[in-house]
Amino acid sequence: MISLEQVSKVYPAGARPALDSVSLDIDKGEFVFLIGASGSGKSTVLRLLLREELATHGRVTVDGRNVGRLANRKVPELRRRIGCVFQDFRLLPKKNVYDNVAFALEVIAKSPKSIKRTVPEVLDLVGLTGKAQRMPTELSGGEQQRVAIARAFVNRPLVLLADEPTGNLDPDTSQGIMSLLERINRTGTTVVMATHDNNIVDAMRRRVIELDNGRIIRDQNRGVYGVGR
Ligand SMILES: Nc1ncnc2c1ncn2[C@@H]1O[C@H](COP(=O)(O)OP(=O)(O)OP(=O)(O)O)[C@@H](O)[C@H]1O
Repeated sequence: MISLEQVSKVYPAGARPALDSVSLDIDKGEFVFLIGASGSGKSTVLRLLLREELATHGRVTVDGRNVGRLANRKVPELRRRIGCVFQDFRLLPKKNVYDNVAFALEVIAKSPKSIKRTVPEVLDLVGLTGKAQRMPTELSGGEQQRVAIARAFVNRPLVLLADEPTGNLDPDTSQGIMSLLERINRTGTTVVMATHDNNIVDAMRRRVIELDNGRIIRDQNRGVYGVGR
């Protein structure tokens, strides 16, 4: 589903590589934590998968497509297959919950009929039944993240990338968000989550890929946050 083959990334302003010959394979349906200290390269991996950045060396493949070689006009198609969730939710502040989610379908020209059917279904799935008319400011942080997940998932992406999705949430709320991501993963969606949250990683016991200064120093099934620390 996802593969990086000897991928290096040097940012124009960067002295040392943000990623240094990184190779990894992630199968369809896996749930993977990307961990590592601040600046170790986690977000860079996610940005390469979305083609927000191009690798300096090596090959990045998503769903059989060589992301670096993709024609510009094919990039929206790639991004449609990848849902994204961030620490700061990134909702549209002037749209209500329903419209935030509907917007993701409008931009890919889904019919009004299918939008009307699909949005309530996905709001139910994420536990926001009855909150469709609320504005983002009228929601808790956890609820805002649920909207963001609904928006990322409504188009049934193959992959969900989550960059510190619990970074702004308290432990209980984070737990709820993780249960939701697990549920989405059980539908067959591959989930890749960058995180600093050791409690979550330790509780979930999923695959853990640890980066240090742009290199993979650990890739462990059913891993924990800090082995031997
Ligand atoms: N646009 C950029 N230009 C120059 N250097 C960058 C850029 N983006 C990231 N870097 C550098 O690349 C390295 C990896 O950054 P990256 O954001 O991938 O780390 P991270 O592990 O996601 O960190 P964090 O946990 O703080 O989000 C860091 O040294 C960072 O300073």
